[in-house]
Amino acid sequence: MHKTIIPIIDFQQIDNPEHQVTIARQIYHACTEHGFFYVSGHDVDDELQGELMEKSKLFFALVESEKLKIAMAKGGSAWRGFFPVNAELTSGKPDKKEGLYFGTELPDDHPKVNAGIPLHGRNLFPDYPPGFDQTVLAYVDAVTETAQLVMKGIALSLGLPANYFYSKYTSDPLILFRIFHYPTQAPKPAQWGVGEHTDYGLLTVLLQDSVGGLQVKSKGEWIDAPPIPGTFICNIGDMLDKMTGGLYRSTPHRVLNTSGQSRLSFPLFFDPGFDSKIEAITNIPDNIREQDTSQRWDKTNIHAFEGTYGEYLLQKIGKVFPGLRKEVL
Ligand SMILES: O=C(O)CCC(=O)C(=O)O
Ligand SMILES: [Fe+2]
Repeated sequence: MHKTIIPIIDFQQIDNPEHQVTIARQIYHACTEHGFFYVSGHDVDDELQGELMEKSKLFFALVESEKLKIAMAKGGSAWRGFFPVNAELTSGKPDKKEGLYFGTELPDDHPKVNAGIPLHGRNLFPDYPPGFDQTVLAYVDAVTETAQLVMKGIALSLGLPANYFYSKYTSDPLILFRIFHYPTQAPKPAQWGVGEHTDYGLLTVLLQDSVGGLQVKSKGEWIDAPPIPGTFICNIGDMLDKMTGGLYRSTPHRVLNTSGQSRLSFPLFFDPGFDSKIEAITNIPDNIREQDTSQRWDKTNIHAFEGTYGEYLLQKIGKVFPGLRKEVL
């Protein structure tokens, strides 16, 4: 097993009052120190994870023209489908990765789809490999449950009622699920798989294969966040940073794959509902930490932002896919 200073937190007993205080303390420590932690003791089936990895491998091994049959431009404002290597500019420069964008599956006659709300709609699933759609949807459901559980722990860690986030933001969460394939590359000159960034929402739950390459900027130092079998990596996003006045910082991270192998990763973004207005948590003193605008990768002040999560997200993703934004948003 790889060594890392990012803590592993066992969530098995999160609903057991005898263990809640200890787990909540571990979460508080991890979120104030690193903004990242590993989650063990979750209920997501190993076999389902294995199936997801196998099917993803088969999809990315297709020739590009096959993959482009479900190009993101065809997903319209639902923002779903395949994007090729160099198409996404996370930190202003093209990323050395290709990927698939999925989300909550909503039929065309769903009120939010009818109303034309961006990021809501049907998924674009490939024909090959068969059954990829069922696997993705089952995985999204299972990890969404895990994310609800982790958010419960985060609420307790802040001295809030367990259902705080659920009742205010996540009874109908915005779920974006992505599958990334980082191709092999020569070690020099290496290109970032994903440039430095923070995640936009509440909580990211990441599954990665055994290759590694994720790096996290903890207290100014870049450290590795290697895969640990049986766990997910969780990190907090900009909205939780904003709600907590910077007590729980959304931590910069990036990916460099110089392993000589190709890498797969599976981030699920568990975010407030699109129309949620993000409010400060009242039991946390204001300005608990200094503002970090000048040090932030995007030079923005998330604490000054006012509006809904949807508004925040749209301006962010518009920047990372500039061409597509003009075409479909
Ligand atoms: O691929 C990874 O390990 C991380 C991806 C990531 O940071 C993101 O999609 O926000
Ligand atoms: Fe990220």
